[in-house]
Amino acid sequence: MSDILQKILATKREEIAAGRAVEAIDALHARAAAQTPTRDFVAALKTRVAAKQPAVIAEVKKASPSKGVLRADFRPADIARSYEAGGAACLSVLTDRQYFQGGADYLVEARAACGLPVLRKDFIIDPYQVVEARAMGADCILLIVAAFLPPSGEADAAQRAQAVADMRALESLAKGLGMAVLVESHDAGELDLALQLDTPLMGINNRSLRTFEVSLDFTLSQLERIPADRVVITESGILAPEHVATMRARDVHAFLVGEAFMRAADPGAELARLFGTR
Ligand SMILES: O=P(O)(O)OC[C@@H](O)[C@@H](O)c1c[nH]c2ccccc12
Repeated sequence: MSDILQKILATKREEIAAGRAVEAIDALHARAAAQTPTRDFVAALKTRVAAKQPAVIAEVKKASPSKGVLRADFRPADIARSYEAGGAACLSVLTDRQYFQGGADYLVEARAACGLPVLRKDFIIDPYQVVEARAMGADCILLIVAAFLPPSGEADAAQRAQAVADMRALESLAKGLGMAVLVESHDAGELDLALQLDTPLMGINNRSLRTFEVSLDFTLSQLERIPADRVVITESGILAPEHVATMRARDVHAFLVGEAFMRAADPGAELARLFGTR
């Protein structure tokens, strides 16, 4: 089976090199410093989770490698306004072009159209992308643990320590720029590394980035290993009210949802229907 994550990461390395050739990181830093202040992504989730209310990160995603085009009529500003009206806590905007048909301009448009904190959803492996995220206006970045491990996913102690060191460096850069960090794991081995970051935001992806298999059990099986001071965010494959109910019964109140909303005529109305937020 061809590994989509490795293919995407190869593209990212090309994009980073091309980006550096066009704009040096110092210039990017200057643009980041001139941006409007960040919106508090962590607080937006935590206040809802503490009250046991649904904290939904609503995703702005035109297409994906596993599902193809999800939404042909794709207007990020309209979608952002709809999500805010539907009770979303935060937005997630895909900025990857090649595999998700996203873009930086979509993040800019979506954020300008609402008051919600925004996650730059991309495959971040390099400081350049972190600074670039803030220069776009992002309030949070995603770090995918699997992107820092060898392609096989099997890592020895030194490789695991290196992955943590690399993620911590990007985390502290993001924090220095005022951004939050969402760290994504998919299994127990990855979660162990995610827990070595400072961020409270522990995303568990129900979709394997290697096989595309989706199962809510990926989240459920990790819950007892996550300390109470972290916020568990269940990601992917939340499509129906019973999926939401399963999670909430286990005290998981934070969700990252894309497809279910993108396929609906009115994404925010679908959010309110699934989560009872309106
Ligand atoms: O569309 P879904 O199944 O609701 O999933 C949303 C989100 O979890 C998914 O887009 C995602 C989770 N982690 C990622 C990493 C990269 C790209 C995409 C993702």
